[in-house]
Amino acid sequence: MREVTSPMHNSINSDRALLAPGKSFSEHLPIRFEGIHLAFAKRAIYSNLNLEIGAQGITAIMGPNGAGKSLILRLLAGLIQPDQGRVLYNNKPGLLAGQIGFVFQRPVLLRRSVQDNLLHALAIAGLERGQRLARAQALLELGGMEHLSKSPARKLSGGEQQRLTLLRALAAKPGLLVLDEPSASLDPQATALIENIVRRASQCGVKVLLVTHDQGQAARLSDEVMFVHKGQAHAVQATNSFLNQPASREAKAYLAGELLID
Ligand SMILES: Nc1ncnc2c1ncn2[C@@H]1O[C@H](COP(=O)(O)OP(=O)(O)OP(=O)(O)O)[C@@H](O)[C@H]1O
Repeated sequence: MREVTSPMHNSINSDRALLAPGKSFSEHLPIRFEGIHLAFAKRAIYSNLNLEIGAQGITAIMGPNGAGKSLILRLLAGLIQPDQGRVLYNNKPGLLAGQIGFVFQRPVLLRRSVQDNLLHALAIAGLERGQRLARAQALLELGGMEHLSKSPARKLSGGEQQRLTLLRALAAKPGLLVLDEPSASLDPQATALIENIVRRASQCGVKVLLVTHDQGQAARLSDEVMFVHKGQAHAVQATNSFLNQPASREAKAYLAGELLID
């Protein structure tokens, strides 16, 4: 694919000022699930889920539809509670809400201008009123969206809405960025813009978890892959090795496009 050039400025120092977590996130690693059980209406989704994500960088989570990837993100962000078992960050339960930025598959934006969506997120994050506008503008510049600042957020294109959702998730300088198929319905250029921001956040020390079905995206962006199948998480594998020599028969079948029905 042609490299997409963008008007975004690329200075690593200004990226750090904008994106680096207040405190290093490595002190919260590893993220561990221990003996997670979760059922909906007596249907067990996980009957003993264990996993460990220990490294900084970008971890892709891959696996067939319905395997339980999104629910892993929800459990670790504390959006749902397991019936049994524990989610631990460096052996301690739970992270503070402000330490996690979440981007869902479909953008959820306020019925306000682009800039006001960011100002609102910054207010919730507790940033002093006098500092909010400059930070919102810096975030818009990061996303190449300055020219859209006064536009109604919900009238933006799908790609622009998703980019704004990502900028909003980064507004509070989270240590952990959790992305659930953030570019599932986007064209290659919109996808490249999203990936550029995610990569830069990661370079500034933000730990990234990314659910994706896109093998190209996993190859471009992630350092390692965790494969999830039938409510079980396989051990993480370096991305190159996962894509070329997957450790399990199931992962191999998934990558080959063979249907795995759960
Ligand atoms: N709130 C809920 N109530 C009932 N069942 C649910 C609920 N949330 C998820 N499930 C079920 O749990 C299973 C795992 O869902 P999850 O969204 O984690 O899958 P996934 O791996 O992310 O799939 P996809 O790739 O299709 O997004 C699915 O069978 C889904 O139907």
